[in-house]
Amino acid sequence: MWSIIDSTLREGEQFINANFSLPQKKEIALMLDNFGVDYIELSNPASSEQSRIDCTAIANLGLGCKTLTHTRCNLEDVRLAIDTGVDGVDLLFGTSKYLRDYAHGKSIDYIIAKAKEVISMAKNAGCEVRFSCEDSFRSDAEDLVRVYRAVDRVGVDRIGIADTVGIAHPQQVSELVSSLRTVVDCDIEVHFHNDTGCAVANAHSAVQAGATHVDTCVLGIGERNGITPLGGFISRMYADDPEAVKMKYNLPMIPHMDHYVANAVDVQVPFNNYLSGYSAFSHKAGMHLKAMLQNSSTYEALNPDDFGVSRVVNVAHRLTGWNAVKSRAEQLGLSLPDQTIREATKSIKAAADVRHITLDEVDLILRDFDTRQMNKRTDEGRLHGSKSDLPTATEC
Ligand SMILES: CC(=O)SCCNC(=O)CCNC(=O)[C@H](O)C(C)(C)COP(=O)(O)OP(=O)(O)OC[C@H]1O[C@@H](n2cnc3c(N)ncnc32)[C@H](O)[C@@H]1OP(=O)(O)O
Ligand SMILES: O=C(O)CCC(=O)C(=O)O
Ligand SMILES: [Zn+2]
Repeated sequence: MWSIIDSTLREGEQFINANFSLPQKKEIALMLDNFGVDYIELSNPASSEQSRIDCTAIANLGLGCKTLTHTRCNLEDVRLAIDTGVDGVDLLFGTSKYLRDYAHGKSIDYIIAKAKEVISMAKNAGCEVRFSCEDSFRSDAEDLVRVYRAVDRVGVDRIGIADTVGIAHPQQVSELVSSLRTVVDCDIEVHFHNDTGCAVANAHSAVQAGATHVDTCVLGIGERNGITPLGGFISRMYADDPEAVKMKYNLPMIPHMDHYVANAVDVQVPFNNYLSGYSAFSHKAGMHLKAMLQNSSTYEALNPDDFGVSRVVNVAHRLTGWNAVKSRAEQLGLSLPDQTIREATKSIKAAADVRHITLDEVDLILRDFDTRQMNKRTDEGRLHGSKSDLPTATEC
């Protein structure tokens, strides 16, 4: 099964609002560990003194998962990384023309030679090592093969394929991952930015094509509009195989982490967020509600119970239907004939056509119909000479 490398404490720290304190980093690391991620990636300790202190503290927390730090491909960064006590280093070098021209000015030959030197040093120090070609999807395919083949031969544990600017689509991902699968023997990690909305689909496509490790962030935070969100990726993989995903991961942690991180970086959880958004498990249309009442899977690919969240059913609007209204009446303990429920539904729709109505108003309409129903029965009883034992509206 694929593994998750959560990068909330590295890529996520590159999100515009992120400025995690050490206690927040520890809390996030503990939550991710409790959820069951395989790896946590931490910011480069070369970034600042506090980054080094934080990296050391998280690496020594005694987590069940492995810790990694993300460094440039040079000996100085890697030495500093090793000293923090992390389990591994994630090295990268930009291979696209943009990055070769504007980020570091190095040739592919230089990149290969440097990568071999740095990987050998880190492996000799007992580190797990990954090497990525940054901006893979704008890099020359032949260059990618040359670099990845060279690092695989020198004993890297994983290669990384990075869609740094979020330009790739699932078919390109599938083609690149499958072709690199035939080039290297080591594991393949993937990293997708979400600029064009493909980050979850690309991660899924990569796994189907043979990728073994997927980078995620809680809520998808990261540079610009971020990367593959942990909740979105898990939802996608759960839809394929719920039992396997439930077995490996503590799913109710996801909404919990989404809210914690949203608060830490001072944003709202988006209304349509996977699993934890305000409307993620809400149901409204009458046709949906009728079917949902019999089997919730009719309109739900994901079972909210598995993620520790509640389904919300809304009957107070003009798109409601008599089956949903009947269900609400039953919740209120009212036993109304179907014809009466249909009439009440019309009243609800008429009211909703002129203003926003609440569930309390739906309940009032239903109780009113119920009262009228009782009065009608009482009147019929009187007409036939036997008094109903039900109270009339005026007696109440
Ligand atoms: C796509 C991504 O998200 S990549 C990861 C991005 N992460 C970060 O940048 C971590 C935070 N960064 C930092 O704190 C700083 O940029 C540091 C500490 C890494 C470097 O800071 P500085 O030494 O001041 O350099 P600066 O950031 O201006 O420029 C980057 C330097 O790294 C070099 N560089 C860029 N990519 C690489 C690489 N993959 N491997 C080795 N060196 C690289 C550049 O050539 C440049 O070197 P220069 O000093 O000769 O100009
Ligand atoms: O190291 C990697 O694989 C990814 C680096 C990164 O954040 C990116 O390229 O967007
Ligand atoms: Zn990134």
